[in-house]
Amino acid sequence: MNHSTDTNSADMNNATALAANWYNAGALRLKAPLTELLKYWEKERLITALDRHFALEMARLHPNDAQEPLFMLLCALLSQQLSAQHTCLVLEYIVPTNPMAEPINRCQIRLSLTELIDALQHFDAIGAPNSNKPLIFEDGRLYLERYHHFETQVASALTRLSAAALSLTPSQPLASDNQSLLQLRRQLDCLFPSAAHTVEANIDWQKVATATALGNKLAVITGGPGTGKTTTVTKLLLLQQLGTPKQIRLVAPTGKAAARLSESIKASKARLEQELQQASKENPQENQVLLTALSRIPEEASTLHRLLGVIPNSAHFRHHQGNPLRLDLLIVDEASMVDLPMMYKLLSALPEHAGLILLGDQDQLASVEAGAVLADICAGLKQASTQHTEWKMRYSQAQAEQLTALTGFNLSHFIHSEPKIGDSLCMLTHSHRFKGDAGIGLLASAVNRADLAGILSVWQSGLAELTWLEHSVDHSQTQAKISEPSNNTGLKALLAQACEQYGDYLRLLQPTHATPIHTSEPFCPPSAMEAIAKFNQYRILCAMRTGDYGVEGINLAVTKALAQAKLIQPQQEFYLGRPIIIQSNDYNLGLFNGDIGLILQDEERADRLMAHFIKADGKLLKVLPARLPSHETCYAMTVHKSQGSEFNRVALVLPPAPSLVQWQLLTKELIYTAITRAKQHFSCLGTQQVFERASLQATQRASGLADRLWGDQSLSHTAAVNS
Ligand SMILES: Nc1ncnc2c1ncn2[C@@H]1O[C@H](COP(=O)(O)OP(=O)(O)OP(=O)(O)O)[C@@H](O)[C@H]1O
Repeated sequence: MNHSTDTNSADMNNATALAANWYNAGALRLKAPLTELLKYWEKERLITALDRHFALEMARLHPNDAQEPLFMLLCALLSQQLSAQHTCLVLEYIVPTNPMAEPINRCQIRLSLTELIDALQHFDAIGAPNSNKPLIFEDGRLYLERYHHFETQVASALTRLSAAALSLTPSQPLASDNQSLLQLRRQLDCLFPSAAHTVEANIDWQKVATATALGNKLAVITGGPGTGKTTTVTKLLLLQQLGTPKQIRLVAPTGKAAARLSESIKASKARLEQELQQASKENPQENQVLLTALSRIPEEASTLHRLLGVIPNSAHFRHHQGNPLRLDLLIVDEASMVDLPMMYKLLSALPEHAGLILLGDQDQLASVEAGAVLADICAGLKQASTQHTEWKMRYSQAQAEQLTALTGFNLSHFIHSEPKIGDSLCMLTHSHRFKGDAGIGLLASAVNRADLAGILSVWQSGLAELTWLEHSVDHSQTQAKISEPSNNTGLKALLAQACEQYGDYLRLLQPTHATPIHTSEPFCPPSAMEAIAKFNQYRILCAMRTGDYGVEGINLAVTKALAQAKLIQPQQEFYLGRPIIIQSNDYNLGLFNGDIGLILQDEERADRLMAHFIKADGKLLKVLPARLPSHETCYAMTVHKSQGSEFNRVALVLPPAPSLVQWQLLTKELIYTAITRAKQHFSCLGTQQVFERASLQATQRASGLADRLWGDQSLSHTAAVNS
């Protein structure tokens, strides 16, 4: 932001020289003509070039509207909101605050909200829903027509699915057949013996979630890491596979997440098989039936893109409303990563009779693209009255009764007059992975609750699972400031940790390190699978991309430190052991944005190095380095790119002095997502102030989806961020 300040000031001085006083441009008061201001805002990075060009293009296409600078301002702001992953522009948030959030006010809207809404009616390009106008205004929100269409269609598809019963057999909805209901109750009791440690407040929510998915076409099962989403889904798929086998597909938004889903399902099936075999002695016949159904659960997961059928160089998929998917039940894991346009495409391609189960963690970072679909679906369960975020299920009377009949739990406390989509939701809150007093779980939960005292107390407890690395402060100046990277002892500690952790992986690849000096055994390099598994033990995650403490700076620093420790020889671009992350899609090679690979010796030809990747189906893919699509080194990656992955040890890097723009990225969801990627150890390089402030800043994405799904009950996710 700073590098262009001088030019900007000069430009702005020119602009203000032209108009030292405020312009009165109808609904606006401006310090310079709006076209000048748009250029200035672009240079100041308050809007992008795309935002400015969108405003200019809209003005060109709608010359009548262009007479009023307010129209162009609204277009630029709408485009800015879309670039920031909001699905619309909430007018309430631009009146009367300065919409550009710049330090010095150069543009004022001179209308009240009511007057602004009234002014909108006079623009040719803006219309009501179904008006066939490029911009749609509804309920205080301005949309691009396309996004309004996505949102309304997603809302009506989810509402329709939620209200529909899933037939166990084509002709019999669940509740209509007492005998099948009783049989299901027995089977559920058998799968969920309700040991004391699995239930919260005397309700085993995993069992309730399973019953929900058995009765409804839509089930949304959410919960943090280790709360038993996969365990639950395996049990419910088992029940679905009793009788006539169903066509079940497992998908996730990224290849990495799909591979992990596949692994989790395999592990969960193995655990359940063992449990059922042990229990077989008591009820051999029934358990044999369950074991047979268990074996019919598919293990292979694919990406959403693969499921829908990518058409190279096209935004369209092979499967859509006119050519629906061939399946009976679709399981989508990591649903928080699914953006609004993708959810629209997925729902459009779902066949009429099929069921949909969304799994995910509503507290994680929202999708990289527009919308926060999973958070919007869950929004109505948020309890507004409590200081920290708490959730409470909301069921219709009929749903509560059906779930009680199936599970035996009394759910009357959760009956709500208008639960809408609530009948399809189930939240799992008890983590079986993190012990109650373990550091990672405690820290994740305190951050999630935005509980500052809790966060501080967890860090101060000196728990073995957590390590705090503080950016050091340089006191030699008149004013103390964060040390330069070369003198930052916190950064040095992080680099030492990286050398130790990545050293375990890199030493495996080198004969000098791997083979004891006195042995005559030839060096046998690890298999690519072993090397990848070792590399995946540890990862550095950065909040930012750029700067000394962003992905770029940290990758450079780690590369230098590893070279100094003689663990790598980075003189060549593709050196042995270099980890890379793909930055664009290459459909021919089967490599996609976010795929991570390692440069390793080719097992078939020891004289050459190849990039090795594990694909979603668990198979190895080898690519000649020269053929790789755009990529970068990946000792450090962004928290965003780490979604759907887990590592034994994670180190998070926060910038010591974030700029205004960087603060917008530093949210509670980002910190929570980073912490919950760690299974055994989490460290953080940061300052207490940045960690705490980020933990208090919840992501808010402007969207009308929560309101459409929940009506007036929706209390969140309708706010635009202009902080
Ligand atoms: N009801 C339960 N009682 C005891 N252990 C459980 C229970 N449910 C799950 N677990 C255990 O907790 C661990 C995590 O379960 P699972 O993988 O199903 O969680 P998850 O929510 O899918 O996790 P993630 O989000 O990380 O994929 C597993 O080891 C599983 O055996």
